[in-house]
Amino acid sequence: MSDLILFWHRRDLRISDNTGLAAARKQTAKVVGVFCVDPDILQQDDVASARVSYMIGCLQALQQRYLQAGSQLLILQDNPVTAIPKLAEALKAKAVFWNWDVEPYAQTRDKSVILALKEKSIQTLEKNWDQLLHSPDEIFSGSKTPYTVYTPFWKNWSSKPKNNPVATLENCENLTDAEQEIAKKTGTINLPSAKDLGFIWDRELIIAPGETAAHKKLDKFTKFVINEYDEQRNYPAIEGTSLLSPALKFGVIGVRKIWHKTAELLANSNSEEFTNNIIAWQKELAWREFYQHAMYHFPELAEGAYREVFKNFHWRNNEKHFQAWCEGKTGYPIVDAAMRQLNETGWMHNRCRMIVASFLTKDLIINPQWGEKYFMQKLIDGDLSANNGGWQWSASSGMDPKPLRIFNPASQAQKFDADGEYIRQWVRELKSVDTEYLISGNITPLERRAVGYPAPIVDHKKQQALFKQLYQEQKAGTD
Ligand SMILES: Cc1cc2nc3c(=O)[nH]c(=O)nc-3n(C[C@H](O)[C@H](O)[C@H](O)COP(=O)(O)OP(=O)(O)OC[C@H]3O[C@@H](n4cnc5c(N)ncnc54)[C@H](O)[C@@H]3O)c2cc1C
Repeated sequence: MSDLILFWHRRDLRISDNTGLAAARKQTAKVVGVFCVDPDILQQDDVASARVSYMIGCLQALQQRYLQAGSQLLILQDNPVTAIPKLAEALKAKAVFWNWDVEPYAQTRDKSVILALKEKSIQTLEKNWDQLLHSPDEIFSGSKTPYTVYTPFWKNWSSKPKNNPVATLENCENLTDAEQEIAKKTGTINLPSAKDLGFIWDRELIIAPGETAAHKKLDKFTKFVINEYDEQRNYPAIEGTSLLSPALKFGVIGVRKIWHKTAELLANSNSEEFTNNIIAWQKELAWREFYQHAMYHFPELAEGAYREVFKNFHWRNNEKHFQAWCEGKTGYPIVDAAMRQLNETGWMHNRCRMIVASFLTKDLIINPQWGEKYFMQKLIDGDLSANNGGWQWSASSGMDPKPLRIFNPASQAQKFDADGEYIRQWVRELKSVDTEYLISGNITPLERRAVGYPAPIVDHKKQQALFKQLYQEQKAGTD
């Protein structure tokens, strides 16, 4: 055995504030990173080109960070269950460390990797949580069960002391030349491009890849945008949110670092309004953790509805309607603007995610799993727990005490895009339509034809009534 510890990166593509990596560095200077491009994940039919492109950019940046720290990031492209133990054994590593993940696929995979490493007498760092401020084994209700409702979760979670950021990796010792040769023979490769992996994204990403860019975004957000966060976060035409979701998804920035920043701002706040803005943002970070805890304790969420009434719901599942929704051609301007933003940029504003998800499930009466998958196929920040949580919330099928929540697209647009700026940005053919008609969706057939914009594919009022009727029938059958 050598003194080497391999650190396996997965959704923690950074060397600062990385708890597992810092734990490895405490034990030895010889810490070398490894990332395994997993064909089983990339061959799924829910992988977004924007997400792969962002991830590869983050890996490039991570390679640079390792070089600065005196070490390197190795790349494998294989099944990690066999490839990671094989590499560790060939390099005579004393341990492989990594940070734990809540997703069912990751949990199963990691258990197999632990077994394989144990057989080779290579140590691991079990259950080290890095992407969460509190582990799912730490936050329980008074009855010692996992929370299924957000508000009491928030009260408990926010009252607990949070850890500080941990030290950045530095002053490492790299592999020897002989070890480099062994690594190559054991399957390490140059980092492939997104294109090499079959994913093409040639547009600008909403956030540049890498740790430095993520820290810049955090700085910009906490210096300027947070001042009006609670008010502005609902308006899709404004950059009123942090845009940090891709960085949080891939762990390009540490959550402790982010929390620490908000705590610092709170401590220095001298207005109630500013304090409220910071707390409003902290509450969003808590939603992220709530959904991850939920996925960990109730992995069946990934398979479908949580509430009984939605388990065998009579979804209409009209394929043509689904296609129109995907393409942003439903005839409802705010829905279409949002879907086109998603298709063009790989990102969609949170308010619009709620509007289009409500529209798909309550107006088109289509199974939320269809929408959930489409989001994963497009989103740069696509994340199983947050996406599933958002869809179950919007479909009313998840852990939510509110029985039904139906958004009216017109009133949503009137409230959150009152001057039609967001709609005009994405539904370009409607550019010169009068604002009142644009946001209410009451565009005359003549005008629609003139600009080539479709008539509404369903009637909101009728569909709302139909959905409620289906829900009542289903509820009577399950009560
Ligand atoms: C149907 C639907 C699907 C969604 N899918 C995803 C997804 O795949 N990945 C994803 O990261 N978020 C998802 N969200 C949550 C939310 O829309 C995004 O996190 C948010 O828009 C990201 O923008 P931001 O970073 O500027 O957020 P900010 O407002 O700046 O919030 C800060 C961070 O908090 C977290 N966060 C905020 N809101 C939520 C939320 N409702 N649930 C969970 N975490 C939240 C994110 O990590 C975000 O970066 C979804 C929401 C809905 C309604």
